[in-house]
Amino acid sequence: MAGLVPESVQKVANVALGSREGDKLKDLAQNTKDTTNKDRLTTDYGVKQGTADDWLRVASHEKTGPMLLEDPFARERIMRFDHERIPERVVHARGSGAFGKFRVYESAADLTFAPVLTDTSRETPVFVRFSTVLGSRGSADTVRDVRGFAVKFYTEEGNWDIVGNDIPVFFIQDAIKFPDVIHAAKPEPHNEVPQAQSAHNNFWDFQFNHTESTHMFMWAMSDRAIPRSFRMMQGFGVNTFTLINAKGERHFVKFTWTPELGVHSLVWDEALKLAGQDPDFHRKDLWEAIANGVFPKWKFGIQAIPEADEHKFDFDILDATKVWPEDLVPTRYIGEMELNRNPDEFFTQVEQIAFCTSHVVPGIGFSDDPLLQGRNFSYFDTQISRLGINFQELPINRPTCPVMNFNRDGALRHTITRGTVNYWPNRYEACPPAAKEEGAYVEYAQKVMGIKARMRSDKFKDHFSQAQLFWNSMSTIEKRHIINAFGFELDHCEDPVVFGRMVQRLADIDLNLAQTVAELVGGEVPKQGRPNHGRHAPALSQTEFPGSTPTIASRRVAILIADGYDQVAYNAAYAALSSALAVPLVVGTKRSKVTAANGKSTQPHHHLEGLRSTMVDAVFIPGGAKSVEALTRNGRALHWIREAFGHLKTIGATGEAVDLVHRAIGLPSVSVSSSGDVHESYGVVTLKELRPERLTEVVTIAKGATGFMEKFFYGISQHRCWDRELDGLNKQVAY
Ligand code: HEM
Repeated sequence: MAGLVPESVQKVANVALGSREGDKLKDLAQNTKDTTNKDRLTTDYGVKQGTADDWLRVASHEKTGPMLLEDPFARERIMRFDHERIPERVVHARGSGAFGKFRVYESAADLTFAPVLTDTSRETPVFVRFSTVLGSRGSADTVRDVRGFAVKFYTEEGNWDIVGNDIPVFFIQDAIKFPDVIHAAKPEPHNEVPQAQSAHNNFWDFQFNHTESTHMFMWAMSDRAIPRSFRMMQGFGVNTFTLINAKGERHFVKFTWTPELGVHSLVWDEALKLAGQDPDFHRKDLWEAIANGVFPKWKFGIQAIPEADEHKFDFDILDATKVWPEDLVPTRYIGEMELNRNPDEFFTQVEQIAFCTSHVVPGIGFSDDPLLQGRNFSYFDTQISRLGINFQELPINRPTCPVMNFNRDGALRHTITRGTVNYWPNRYEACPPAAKEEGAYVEYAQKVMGIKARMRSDKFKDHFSQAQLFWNSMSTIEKRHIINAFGFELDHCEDPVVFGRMVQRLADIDLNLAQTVAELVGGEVPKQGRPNHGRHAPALSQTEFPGSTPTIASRRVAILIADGYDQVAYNAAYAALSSALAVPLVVGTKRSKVTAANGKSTQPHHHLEGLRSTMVDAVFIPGGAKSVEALTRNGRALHWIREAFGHLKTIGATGEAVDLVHRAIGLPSVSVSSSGDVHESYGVVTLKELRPERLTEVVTIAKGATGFMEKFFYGISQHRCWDRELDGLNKQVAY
């Protein structure tokens, strides 16, 4: 029925149905129903219901008497509702996801015989779930936290899951510590405070006492922990897996996803405000991009180390608190993933999907990474209590290849398997194990000798070298953000033991970092630090990943107007933004019609109170004397401009609006156009005298452009104007 199933979703689904990508959609279709106006309301046992409004009771027009428990319709509705909730995930409870496809463009046959990584003609359907780690299902999207990046590949050989994060290392080396790190990070036990935050005593108490977390907490304090969008994050498998090739050779590998749009983050003040103003910011962002057909894409990369080289590094390659620096082990990009279809129903798809690190297909294997081995146990185990023992039968989880075995029964089993035997071996030779030639998973014949002991290799004991490597590799801006993040986090620790010790710990990474943070948060200023090895690894900085080409596709750009706005400039901006696949959002002083100086009118998408500057990437203000006068007298409009400036966003203005922007920002070092020349100053792009013929709809986004739209769009494509922050201007404006 029109309106109930979004058209864009149907379109993509139809295209996909003829392809391998469509195999999973076809499979899901067996369990998918549409709600239409031809349907009639029934009970779960199929009997039509005549009313959904009144419980059966003893009643008359004069008197409402007691209701009757005998009403099966009412009982079913209430009891069914009473049991709607299932336990949320013990970690990564809040998330959102989408369908898509994966393809390798270069075979990795030298590393593996898994067709998903070698067959360049093959398209593999995927479902991806992004998540935060600490918060409950209803918590905000933009909190400071690690983001989950879990990919399920529905391959022809079975499901393969890469259950990764947007940060390449982890807090612990051995899975046995997982309950401790999560308990310490989640809300404290006595008062269940704070929600979805690492800024509290217990988190930082653990970080101090558990030095193997040092590298990871540096990443968690960096901009990686406040992404602008799920679409602008890298993904990392984190753990060390293995690939086995047709010759039987084994390599240790790490998997990486790198986004086409580049790696970009929010600024902290914006993230904080968004958590209240639009807690679903990331969820909506992913949905909106896919619905608008701007499909997010990631390149898929592998780092590989031959088995013989396992011990050639000064870190243990099985230690999940260490990266493999790219100068030692370069990433080879061999494939691409695109997300192109929003889910049909959140619960049955995003909530019920169950990822597990132990889901690997022939040609892919595990390593002795002590974190991975514990994860391989934990996911399956928790899914039994979250979803029930038959969770693999759920439509979103079941593979697209045949499944047959003698696992039976259990709550909510619904596959009906015919036959008189449910065991192997049986007299009919029914369902025998597969031979290797038939595609059986055969474990790599790994030689293992040793003593039973609760220990790890000595290289696991180095907890600081890579924390220093990370710090050394940050850009000036990223370092500032890390200092500010510690300033915020430790300020939320009331216990002086906690923040006092933590600033001492920072001296193990960098003395200057420790001293600056100590000044900020009030701890004793350390006098001596651990010597720094001085090494760098550029790929650790997200500034190394600006995106494949400058683009403003999917960027949200506000156009601020009031009655009397200049319609020529407005129209030109709107058209150019739309043709560049950005999302123009018209924001008026009111949401009812706003009339331009030439008498034409437009209906804004929002008004200034409803949509805040935090929810957009850039702002454009067209001229028009009356409109600009109204905006100048409107405190919220002035705040909008100042806040966008403070959050380092590109601001564009033409005609009379140039003076408004100049006045709102009020800094002598930010200059504006006073003629027919386009002027750019700290990401503020202005053109005082507008000649309409200079506004074109088709804009080339490139460095050094001279036109107004070109400069404005190029600024947006660069994400933020960092010079504003480097020169301290954002600190001089109240927002
Ligand atoms: C390398 C470090 C780790 C990474 C990258 C990671 C990543 C993830 C991700 C992305 C999810 C969410 C999956 C989804 O979207 O449904 C998740 C959930 C989970 N993780 Fe991890 N995790 C790590 C370490 C661990 C460890 C060490 C354990 C336990 C020993 C663990 C236990 C869990 C559990 C129990 C869930 C909930 C699963 C569910 O309810 O379906 N994780 N993890």
